[in-house]
Amino acid sequence: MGNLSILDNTKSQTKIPVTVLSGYLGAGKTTIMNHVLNNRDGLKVAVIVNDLSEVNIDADLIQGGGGLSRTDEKLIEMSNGCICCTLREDLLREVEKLAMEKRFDYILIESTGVSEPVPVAQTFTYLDEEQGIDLSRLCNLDCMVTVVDAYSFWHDYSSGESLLERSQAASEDDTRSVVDLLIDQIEFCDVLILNKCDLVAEEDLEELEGVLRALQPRAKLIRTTNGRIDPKEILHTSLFDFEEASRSAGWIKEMEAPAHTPETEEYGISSFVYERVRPFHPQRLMEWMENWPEEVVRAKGIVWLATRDTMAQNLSQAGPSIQFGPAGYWVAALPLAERAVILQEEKELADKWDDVYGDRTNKLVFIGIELDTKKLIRSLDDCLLSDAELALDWSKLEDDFPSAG
Ligand SMILES: Nc1nc2c(ncn2[C@@H]2O[C@H](COP(=O)(O)OP(=O)(O)OP(=O)(O)O)[C@@H](O)[C@H]2O)c(=O)[nH]1
Repeated sequence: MGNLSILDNTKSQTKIPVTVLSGYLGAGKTTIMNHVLNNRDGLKVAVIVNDLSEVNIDADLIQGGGGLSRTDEKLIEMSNGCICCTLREDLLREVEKLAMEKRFDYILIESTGVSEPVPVAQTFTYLDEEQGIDLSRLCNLDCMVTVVDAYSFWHDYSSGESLLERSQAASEDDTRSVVDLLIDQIEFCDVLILNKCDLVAEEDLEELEGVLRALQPRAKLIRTTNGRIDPKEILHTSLFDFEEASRSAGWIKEMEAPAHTPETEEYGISSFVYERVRPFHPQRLMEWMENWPEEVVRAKGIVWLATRDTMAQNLSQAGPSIQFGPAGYWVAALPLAERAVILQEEKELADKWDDVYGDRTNKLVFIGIELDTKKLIRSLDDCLLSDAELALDWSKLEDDFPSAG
């Protein structure tokens, strides 16, 4: 047994560590990359720089400013697409090649500003069956870093613009909004770098830090100016864990174990869970959503609409972007035999089972600044069916939400 574990250790030590930098356009990824490269303390690195356009300007900047040795190190440009989608296979092959060369100590990747971190992390975590490449045998994803632009954050967060409108989309079918992308990048990372701190007043920085901590409580939050960061913060950190990162968003933590973070309270940042075993009246909820309270920065959860008794609905809001759609069947709507199996397996679900409605419920997390929680709860309660409405046939109420199909 002893020998076996020594063997395993040796094996894992030979895997090449990888750090991935994500963050919206212009946040400072290249600046950070160059700073880290210039302070890499003898590490032999291979750098992959991804750019959406044909001309890879960031690669030129790193070639010029990163001080990479032309003989011992390598700079790979991946252009005209995004490593999280169109260039995913190319990324797999490039990283496999680099790892097989066995002459680098580290792989550093700068993704495009519109890249989502989850698919990039998946590339390193799971076997790709189509290509037959399993990067997890060759590499060790060490750290997922997200860079946030302290100066432009609120402008981008509240702009309501899509990437297409800003001519920044990965393709013509790319319907993502800027804020949804920001949220995806913040909610999945190990280290959050708040860059361009020189351009923002201390008080505003503290508030922004509070919001970022509420959105992403697990990641280490580091302030920087011009990307000046101690390389140790993002290299050889052993911070990455796919499961943990996937469950690290503030709304998930709040949903699982509601608790206010005293640290952030002084900036007026708070979160709460709204939970009611009673369906929403579709029209009243629609009207509520059309007048979304400005102080709510992020909301996410499951909605029970009176008109949709079989399907739970998913609500996700970040800034002005609100998404609503089917989340899956209520267990209570499944055939009896199937329901029994699930209830036997999921004790928590069985414990919370309602005699009349089963698992149907509304459960929403709200994160915001200066939230008037009582008022919000009251206004949401007003959107639920009243006792009188509950006694009627509520399945036929008017429902203007997008249909499931
Ligand atoms: N004032 C200020 N400017 C900064 C800071 N960090 C970077 N910049 C500038 O911001 C601009 C964008 O920085 P980059 O490092 O190219 O940002 P990026 O995230 O790589 O940008 P894309 O590759 O286009 O997504 C450059 O002009 C930098 O010089 C900072 O901390 N303060």
